[in-house]
Amino acid sequence: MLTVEGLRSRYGRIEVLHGIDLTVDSGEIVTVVGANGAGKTTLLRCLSGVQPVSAGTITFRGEPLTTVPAFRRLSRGLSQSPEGRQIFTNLTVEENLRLGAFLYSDDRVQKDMDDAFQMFPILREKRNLAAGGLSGGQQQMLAIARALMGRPSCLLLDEPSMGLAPILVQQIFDVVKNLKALNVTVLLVEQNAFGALKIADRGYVMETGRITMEGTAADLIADPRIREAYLGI
Ligand SMILES: Nc1ncnc2c1ncn2[C@@H]1O[C@H](COP(=O)(O)OP(=O)(O)OP(=O)(O)O)[C@@H](O)[C@H]1O
Repeated sequence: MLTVEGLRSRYGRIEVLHGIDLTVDSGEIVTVVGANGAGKTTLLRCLSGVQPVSAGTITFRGEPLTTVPAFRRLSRGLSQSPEGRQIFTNLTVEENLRLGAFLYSDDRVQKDMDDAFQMFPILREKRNLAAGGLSGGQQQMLAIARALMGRPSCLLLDEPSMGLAPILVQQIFDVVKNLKALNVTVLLVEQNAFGALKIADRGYVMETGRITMEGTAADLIADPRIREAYLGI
């Protein structure tokens, strides 16, 4: 579904992605794990089109995506839930969800919003409240629900567990795992390697702008190098 080949990206003169190769097949949950500053967010920003690519190609559902402008990528089926959630705190929960569905007609939005509320009942309860009043975990649910309102075939998730209490982290990972049932393919970027690998089918390890390991999630969890460097075991 998504193929990245030789992807390079830079901030000014400093290159931070040095030739990334990865694939995500339809229906998979694939995770990219790595330490703070490895380049995970930059990779997702290249995929959603808000960060320039200096070399390499991105192919999505068999078509070239590398030069497609960001605003057209959602209609191609690619949606991102950004790092730090980036919800609109002064708008209500419902208004935030509507913004995620700006491509679609009212009837469809209503149905998708009902689906979102079924998935996250707490958002229904708080639908008319300002999103800034939600807890961190609820804001993360809203960010994911908003991204789903665009009906993506592939969802890019940037560190959904960041800053959440451990019990909420597990809840969010469960939500991501359940996206499989909705036929949404997921590329999940995480510093929480163990949590991410536990729900993923496959994983990549990123270090200073390069993929240094890849494999099934089960193999990566079992690998002594990963256990020592990322799982603290
Ligand atoms: N706007 C920017 N301008 C210059 N350098 C940047 C910018 N954003 C990120 N970088 C640098 O690019 C490198 C990769 O950063 P990136 O945010 O992609 O890493 P990350 O793995 O997502 O880390 P984090 O977990 O903190 O989000 C880092 O060295 C970072 O300092």
